[in-house]
Amino acid sequence: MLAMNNIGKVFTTDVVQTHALKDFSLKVNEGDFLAVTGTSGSGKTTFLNVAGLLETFDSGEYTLDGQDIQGLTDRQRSQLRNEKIGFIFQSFNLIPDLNLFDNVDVPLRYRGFNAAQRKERILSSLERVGLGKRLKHFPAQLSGGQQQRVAIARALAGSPRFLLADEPTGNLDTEMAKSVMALLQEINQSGTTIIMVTHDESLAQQTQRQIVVRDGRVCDSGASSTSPQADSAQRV
Ligand SMILES: Nc1ncnc2c1ncn2[C@@H]1O[C@H](COP(=O)(O)OP(=O)(O)OP(=O)(O)O)[C@@H](O)[C@H]1O
Repeated sequence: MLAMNNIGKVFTTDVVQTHALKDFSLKVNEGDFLAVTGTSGSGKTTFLNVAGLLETFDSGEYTLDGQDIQGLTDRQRSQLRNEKIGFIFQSFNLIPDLNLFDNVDVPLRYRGFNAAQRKERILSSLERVGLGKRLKHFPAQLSGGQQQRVAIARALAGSPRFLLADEPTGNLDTEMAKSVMALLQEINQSGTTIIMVTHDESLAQQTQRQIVVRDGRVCDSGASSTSPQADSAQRV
């Protein structure tokens, strides 16, 4: 489970201090599929980066799978991130000079798996996203939707408990977005907790639960209206 209590995050530049998160409180249960919406600049990406241990926070408490995050060293945070969290981004963030096999291998190299274990994980995760026959292809030889599938395979290869997605369909046309969303639903149903930032209200409504962020706070939370699991979703 992920629990944030009154999290504050301030960015300070020469001219201005921005309170990106203010008393941000949220619980995400194991198996949730949570959509995060809100206007531009409301703090969605900052929340995702703090949740994913990419950013530190300035105040409040954050517990991830029972582990208090505040006291951790940078190294411990990185270890926890590598072990528990997978990321996908709007712009896929694949390495253009590496083929699909090697792209998926990148995060596994930080996890201490041996070569045989890595190979097995790479093959099964690319197979899972429907690209098991494209191991030697390079990202530029794939469509946008396929590239996002590779990014999902890369995120899943380390068997993370949490998948954090920042506008995963933002660069995709409607059909590709639908198929990536279907893949995320399937991944969630097989046990991975997903938190997805999106501007797309129709996608947000397909998840189990939706929160709206405004001015660095959760201003609305509850079940997504059209989700099949909506009745059983928990409120914050
Ligand atoms: N590294 C940074 N340095 C300074 N200010 C930042 C930094 N990152 C974010 N901010 C500020 O924090 C606030 C929240 O930004 P954030 O990126 O979390 O918003 P968002 O809801 O994800 O926006 P969008 O939907 O446009 O991506 C904004 O005012 C932004 O300018």
